[in-house]
Amino acid sequence: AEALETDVLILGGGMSGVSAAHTLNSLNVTDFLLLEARHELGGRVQNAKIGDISVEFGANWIQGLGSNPIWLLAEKYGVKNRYSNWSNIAYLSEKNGWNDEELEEAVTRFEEVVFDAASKEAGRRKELGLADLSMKAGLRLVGWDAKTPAEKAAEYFSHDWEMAETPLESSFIGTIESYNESFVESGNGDNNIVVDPEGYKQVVIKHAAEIPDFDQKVRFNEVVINITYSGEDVTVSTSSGLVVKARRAICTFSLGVLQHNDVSFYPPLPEAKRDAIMNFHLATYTKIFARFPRKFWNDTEFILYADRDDRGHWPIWQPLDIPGFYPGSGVLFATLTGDYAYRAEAQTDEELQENMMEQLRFMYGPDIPDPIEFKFPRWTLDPLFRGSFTNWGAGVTEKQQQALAAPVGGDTGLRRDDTLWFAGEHTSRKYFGYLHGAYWEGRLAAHRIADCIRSDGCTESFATGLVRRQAGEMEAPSGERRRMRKRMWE
Ligand SMILES: Cc1cc2nc3c(=O)[nH]c(=O)nc-3n(C[C@H](O)[C@H](O)[C@H](O)COP(=O)(O)OP(=O)(O)OC[C@H]3O[C@@H](n4cnc5c(N)ncnc54)[C@H](O)[C@@H]3O)c2cc1C
Repeated sequence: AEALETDVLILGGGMSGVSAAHTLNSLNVTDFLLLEARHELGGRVQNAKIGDISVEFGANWIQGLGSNPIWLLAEKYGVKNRYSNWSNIAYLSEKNGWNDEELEEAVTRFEEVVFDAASKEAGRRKELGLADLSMKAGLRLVGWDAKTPAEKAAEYFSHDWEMAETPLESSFIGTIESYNESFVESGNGDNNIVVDPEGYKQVVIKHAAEIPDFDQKVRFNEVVINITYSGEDVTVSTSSGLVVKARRAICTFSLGVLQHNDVSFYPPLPEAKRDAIMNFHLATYTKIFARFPRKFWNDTEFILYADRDDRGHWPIWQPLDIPGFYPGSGVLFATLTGDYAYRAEAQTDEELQENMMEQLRFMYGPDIPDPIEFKFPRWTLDPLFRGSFTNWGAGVTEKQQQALAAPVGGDTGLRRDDTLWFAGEHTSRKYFGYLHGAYWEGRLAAHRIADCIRSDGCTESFATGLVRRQAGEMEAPSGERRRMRKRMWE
């Protein structure tokens, strides 16, 4: 078996691992190694070919623009993206000749009235230290209790389609905060969607390429199976027999990987950390792509469908064969979440295609053609991910969030002797679920480790404090907080 030694071992080559590597290098910590199970970088940023266009199986949008670091990286590396118009929607249901004005009205009401009222209520509860609730309860408190098919579809579009779980499963404060922080605070509330032939993953790959000699600092196709840690060091072994010993390690594996015990930890992780891992939710958001010989759909960026009695049944479609995207491609995709996504993943491609065609023929008539190509990722069944992204579940506490992100190894309760660190979208206080969350968490862990390398007591440097604020780990200073509260909650 091959044995290696390094100062800092980075586990996982997604956005978080690469951002940690890039940051270590910029802080002159150059003795590091990154292990990745796949043959390339990117993690949950993955694309595939359908016909001759590239589609994104995982992350697709850049949220909020403005100060979102992913937006800055995409611009820097020339990763092609364009404005995504979330109000360019066709509203479909059986009612009214497939043009449901009631659905449009419900979407507008939810976005313009209900969400604002919910934001204020969540903010008030947070300020007063009142208990968190489920999003469902929070919505009820402000007078929204989805009853009609239109209201259910509107609620799905604004909530489930973003968090990948139902309002009943989601935290009230967590949802509102994540939305406001990710979309509003970092920019203007808009999103861009990546339409690059080389894929969104180029943001990660090109970021890594800026690190000198990176190809000598990465090992692909290495599946980590065990992580043994102490107050002195961390030893990691992989399924190929590789053993790496490091003074410190950063584990960026997804929450799902941690929940499924795909990697064994020795000693077992502390109880508070295990509780937190199990209590957070790894949601599933499944995109299903089909290429048709001709297009038969609406010329809008989104098609929202309100089913008569089944909330979540093929609710959202995105045509790519529209002007400004990929005209002539014949590509359309649907998104399913939660139980609908789990069911889809459990079906064969043929079964799911049949279900999809049944729905499309219901909406567009019996004469539409079958697809020439049909593809979708099974995120939950993939042992390297076990789902798509983290959702702050109802009943998850702030303390658990801290435990999820905390390093382990030491026995003094100070950072000084901790050896095993955690980063990834799931450890982000406010940007969980997003690429910018993964990015900031990687940077933050790298900064903290550099502080420990530099000073015996891991004294926090000015730069680390700054990253901590950018990463949303701590509240902004009170003046700024007041201004933010005014915008978001008052
Ligand atoms: C369907 C979908 C849609 C999304 N949409 C958006 C979006 O529009 N905008 C947005 O900002 N975010 C979106 N996200 C979330 C975003 O993709 C993630 O937040 C981000 O990519 C997570 O990065 P990470 O580094 O934390 O984790 P990962 O990308 O999961 O990186 C962890 C790495 O560890 C590797 N690994 C796992 N287990 C092992 C092992 N045992 N041994 C070795 N290596 C291992 C994995 O292969 C992976 O490369 C979406 C995600 C999905 C799945």
